[in-house]
Amino acid sequence: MTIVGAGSWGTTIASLAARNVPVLLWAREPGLAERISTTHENPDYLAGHSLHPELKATASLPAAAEQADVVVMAVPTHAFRQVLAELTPHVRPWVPVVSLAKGFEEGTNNRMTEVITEELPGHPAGVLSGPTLAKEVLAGLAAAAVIAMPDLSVAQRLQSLMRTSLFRVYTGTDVIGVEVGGAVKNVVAIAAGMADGFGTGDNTRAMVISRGVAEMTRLGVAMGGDPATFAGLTGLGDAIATSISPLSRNRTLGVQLAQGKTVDEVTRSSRMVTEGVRASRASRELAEKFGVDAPIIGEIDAVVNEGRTPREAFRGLLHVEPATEGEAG
Ligand SMILES: NC(=O)C1=CN([C@@H]2O[C@H](COP(=O)(O)OP(=O)(O)OC[C@H]3O[C@@H](n4cnc5c(N)ncnc54)[C@H](O)[C@@H]3O)[C@@H](O)[C@H]2O)C=CC1
Ligand SMILES: O=C(CO)COP(=O)(O)O
Repeated sequence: MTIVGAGSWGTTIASLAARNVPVLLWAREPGLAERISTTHENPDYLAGHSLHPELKATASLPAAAEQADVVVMAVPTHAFRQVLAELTPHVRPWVPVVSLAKGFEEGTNNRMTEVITEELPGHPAGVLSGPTLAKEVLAGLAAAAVIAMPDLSVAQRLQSLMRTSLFRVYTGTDVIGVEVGGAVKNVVAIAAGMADGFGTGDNTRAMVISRGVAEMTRLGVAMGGDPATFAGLTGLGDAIATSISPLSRNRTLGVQLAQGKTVDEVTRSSRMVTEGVRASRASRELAEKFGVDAPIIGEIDAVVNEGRTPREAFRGLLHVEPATEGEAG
C-alpha cells in the first residue's frame, strides 16, 4: 500500500496499516522521509509518537506510485489534484485510490473522488472518513471510520488492510454522503468553536452541532447522498468529535476567531491545514447551487472569507426564524 502525504493523518494511517501490509509513505520533504524510515518518528507533525517499525517512507513520488496496489491520498484538498496528476503516469491500471481528505476542490467544488476519477479514469475511487483525530488514533485510543467505495467488495478488501483491533473500519458504498459529511463537519466545528470562544454553554454547542448536521444532511442528500449516512460516524459522529475536541484545528480556529484573532493569524501559526476555511466557501456555493437552506454555513463563510465579525454572525443566526425541524433554518 502507498500512502501519499506524511502529515498527521497520512502518517497515522500508514503506521496502522503497516501492521497488516507493507506500506510505503510518500513525504514531500526528503529529510522527513529519511527520519520516518530510520527513527520511526514524524517530529514535524506527530512529535513524541512512535510509528510502526516496518513503515518505510520515500520522497520519490514515482517510486511510491510504481509499487502501489492501493493508493491512499493523504494530502489536503488544495494539493490533491496537483499531486495526483504527478502520480498518474506511474500508477498501474485499476489500482484503487482512496481519499482521506475532508473538503471540496477550490474553484470547481468537486469532491475528491471526482478529482480522482478525472485524473485516473477507470480506477475505483473511494474515501475513508470518520471521527478520527490523528493523535488519539495513533495513541491507540479506540476509534471507528468508514471506507466507502462504489463496489462493496473493494471496500471489504481495503477494510482488511486498514483495520486494527482498536481502529474499527466499517464498509459502505455511499461515497457522496461520506465525502460531504467530512467536508461540512469542518464548517460546523468552526461554528461550534466560535460559540465556545464566546463562553456559551453546552446547550448552545449541541444546538450548533445539531443544526449544522441538519444543513450537512440537506446539502448531502441534494447532492445524492443517503440520509442515513449523515446520522452515522462520518456525519454526526465526526461533527461531534471535531466540534468538541481541543485537538481539532477547525474548532480551534473558531475559538480564536471569537477571541478576536484573524484567520491569517491563526492559520499562519500552525504548519497544519485547516480545511474548514475553504470548505465553508465551497459548501455555501454548493448550497446555493442545490437550493438548500444553510444559514450556519453562510455565516461561517462570511466570517472566514469576507471579514464579517463572529459577533455579527452569531446575531445573524439568532435572527433566523426557527422553522419546522428538518425543513430549514
Ligand atoms: N489530522 C487529522 O486528525 C485528520 C485529517 N484528515 C484530513 O486529511 C487531510 C490531510 O490532513 P493532515 O494530515 O491532518 O494535514 P497536515 O497539515 O498534518 O499535513 C498535510 C500533508 O500534506 C502535505 N502537503 C501540503 N501541501 C502540499 C502540496 N502543495 N504538495 C504536496 N504536499 C503537500 C504536507 O507536506 C503534509 O505532509 C485533510 O484533508 C484533513 O482534513 C482526516 C481525518 C483526520
Ligand atoms: O477530521 C478530523 C477529525 O475527524 C480532524 O479535524 P481537524 O482538521 O479540525 O483537526
